[in-house]
Amino acid sequence: MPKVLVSDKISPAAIEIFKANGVEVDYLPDVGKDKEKLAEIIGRYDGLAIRSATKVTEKVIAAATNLKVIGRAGIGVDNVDIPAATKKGIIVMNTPFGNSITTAEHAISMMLSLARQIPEADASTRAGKWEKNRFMGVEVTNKVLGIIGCGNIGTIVADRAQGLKMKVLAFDPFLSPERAVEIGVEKVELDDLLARADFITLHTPLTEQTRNVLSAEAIAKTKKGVRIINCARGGLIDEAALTDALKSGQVAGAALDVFLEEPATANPLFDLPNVICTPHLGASTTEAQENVALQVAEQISAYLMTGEISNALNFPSITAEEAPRLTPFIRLAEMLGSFAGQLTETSIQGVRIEFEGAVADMNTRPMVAAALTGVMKPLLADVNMVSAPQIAKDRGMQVETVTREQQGAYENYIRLTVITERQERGVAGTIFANGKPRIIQVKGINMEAELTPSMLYVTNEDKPGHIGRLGTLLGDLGINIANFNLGRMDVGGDAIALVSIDGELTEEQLGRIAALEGVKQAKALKFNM
Ligand SMILES: NC(=O)c1ccc[n+]([C@@H]2O[C@H](COP(=O)([O-])OP(=O)(O)OC[C@H]3O[C@@H](n4cnc5c(N)ncnc54)[C@H](O)[C@@H]3O)[C@@H](O)[C@H]2O)c1
Ligand SMILES: O=C(O)CC[C@@H](O)C(=O)O
Repeated sequence: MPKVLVSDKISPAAIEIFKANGVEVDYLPDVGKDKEKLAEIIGRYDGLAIRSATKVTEKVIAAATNLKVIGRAGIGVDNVDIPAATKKGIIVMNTPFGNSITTAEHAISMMLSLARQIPEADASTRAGKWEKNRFMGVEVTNKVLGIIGCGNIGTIVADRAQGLKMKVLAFDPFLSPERAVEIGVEKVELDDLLARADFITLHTPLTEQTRNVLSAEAIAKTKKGVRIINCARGGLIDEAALTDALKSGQVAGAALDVFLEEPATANPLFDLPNVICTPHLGASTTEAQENVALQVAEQISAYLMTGEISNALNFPSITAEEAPRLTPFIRLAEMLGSFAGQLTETSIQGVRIEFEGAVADMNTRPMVAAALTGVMKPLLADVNMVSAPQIAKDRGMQVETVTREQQGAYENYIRLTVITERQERGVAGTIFANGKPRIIQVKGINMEAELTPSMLYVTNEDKPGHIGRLGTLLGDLGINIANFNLGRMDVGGDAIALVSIDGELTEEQLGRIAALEGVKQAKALKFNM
C-alpha cells in the first residue's frame, strides 16, 4: 500500500480521501516547518502533500528515496525545488483552480479596505476616538484598476471589479487580444497601466521576469496617489521602493498579503499607517482549503494507485481513461528505447520517434518520455520518465516526434531511431491484441520477436550453416534457448538473430559468439519486464 506524508496543516477531509483510495497516510502538520525532521523521515513515503510551510529543498529531495509525487494543496510551487524533483523522477503537482476565487475575493477585499481605510478606522473606533473626519475614503466606481498578470485569479478579479463598475486594464504578455475582449479588459503595456491606474493589483507568479515588476522606476511612473494590492507573491514589489513611495505620497496606500520574507514578523512596511497587511491569507477560506485539500488527495492517490497524472508541473497529464490504454505503449516505447540504447556505443545526437496508426492519436508525450528513458538508461542509472526529457535537452539531444495514419499491415506501431555521428539505428515494435509488445523491425529488417528479460542479438551475413553453428555453441555453453527469431534483408544479405535465452551471458561467452564465422556483432540485451 503506498504511503503519503501530509506535512502541512490541510483540511482533514483530505486524510479521509487518501484512506478511501487505499493510500496509507501520516498526518504530521508540524513536520513541514522542521527541515531536518522532514529529511529524516521522507525516505519512508511514496507521496508528500504540502501547503506553503513545507520547503521541499534539494536536501529533502536527496533523502526522498521512495518519493514519487509531491502534491501542493494550492497554486504556487515556489517552495518546491522542481528541477531537483524532476531530476529524481518525482512528479510535482498543484491544484491550479481550487483557491482562485477565494484569492481574488481577498484582493477585492484588500482594495476596498484600502479605499475606505477600514482597518485603521476600526482600530480608532475601538480605541474610543470616533474620528469621523479623519477617514475620508475614495470610491472605486469609475476608477481604473490595473491588473498585472491576468490568468486564473487576475481574470476573476477583473470580473468582480467590473461588477463594482471599475474600468479594468490588464498587462499580461500571454493574454491574447481575443481573450481580453472576451473578459472585458483593455490589454495594455506595463507603462500605460502604470500611468493610468488608480489601483494596481498583482497576479503573476514570481519569476525572473516578474521579480520587482513594481521596482522604484516602475513606481515612479505610476499616477500620484495610486493604491497597490499584492495577493500574489512577495518579491513582485521592491519593498524598499514601496516604503519610500508610501512615505512620499506617490503611493497613497498598499495592501499586502505576501512579503519578500515569510513568515513576515518584522518589516519596515508595518510601521506605515497607509499599509494594510495580512499573513498570506489569500487562500484561507474554508471553501478554498477544502477544495485544494480534496483535489490534492485525489490527484496524489490517482497517481500512486493508477498512474493517472493531473496538474503536474514537470510531466504531461495522463487521464484516468488514458492510463490503461497508454500503459502497454509506454512500456513498448521504453523497451524500444532500451533496445536501441543498448546497441548504441557512441554519443547520441538525436532520437526520432514515429507513431503510426491508432497510437498516433494517443497522448504521445508520455511515450516519448518513456522512449528517451529507455535510450538513456544504459548510460545513466538515474534516468526516468520525469527526468528523461530534461536530461535529453540538457545534453543537446534533438528529439523529433512524427505521427501519421496507418500505412502498413500493423494497426499501430512505434519506430524509434537513434542518431549518432556514425549512423542511424531504427527499431520498431507494436502491441498485439493480448497487450504484449513485439519487435517487428530492427535496422530495416522485418521480424516478429517477443521481448524477454534476457536476449542475445547477433548480426551476421545470411550464409548457410550460421544458425546451426550458433545453436550448437549456445548448447555447448549451457545456454538454454527460449525463443529464436530470425530476419534478413535479402538472400545472402545482412541478417539478424534475436534469441531469448534463460540466464545471462558472460563477457567470455559473448566473445566466443562474436568469434563465430560470419558474425558481425553479438550483444547481450537485458529488459526490465
Ligand atoms: N496569496 C495567496 O494565498 C495566493 C493564493 C493563490 C495564488 N497565489 C498566487 O497568485 C499568483 C497568480 O495565480 P494564478 O492562479 O492566477 O496563476 P496563473 O498562472 O493562472 O496566472 C498568472 C498570469 O501571470 C501572467 N504572467 C506571467 N509572467 C508575466 C509577466 N512577466 N508579466 C505579466 N504577466 C505575466 C501569465 O501569463 C498568467 O496569465 C501566483 O503567484 C500564485 O502563487 C497566491
Ligand atoms: O496554502 C496557502 O495558504 C497559500 C496558497 C497560495 O499561496 C497559493 O499559491 O496557492
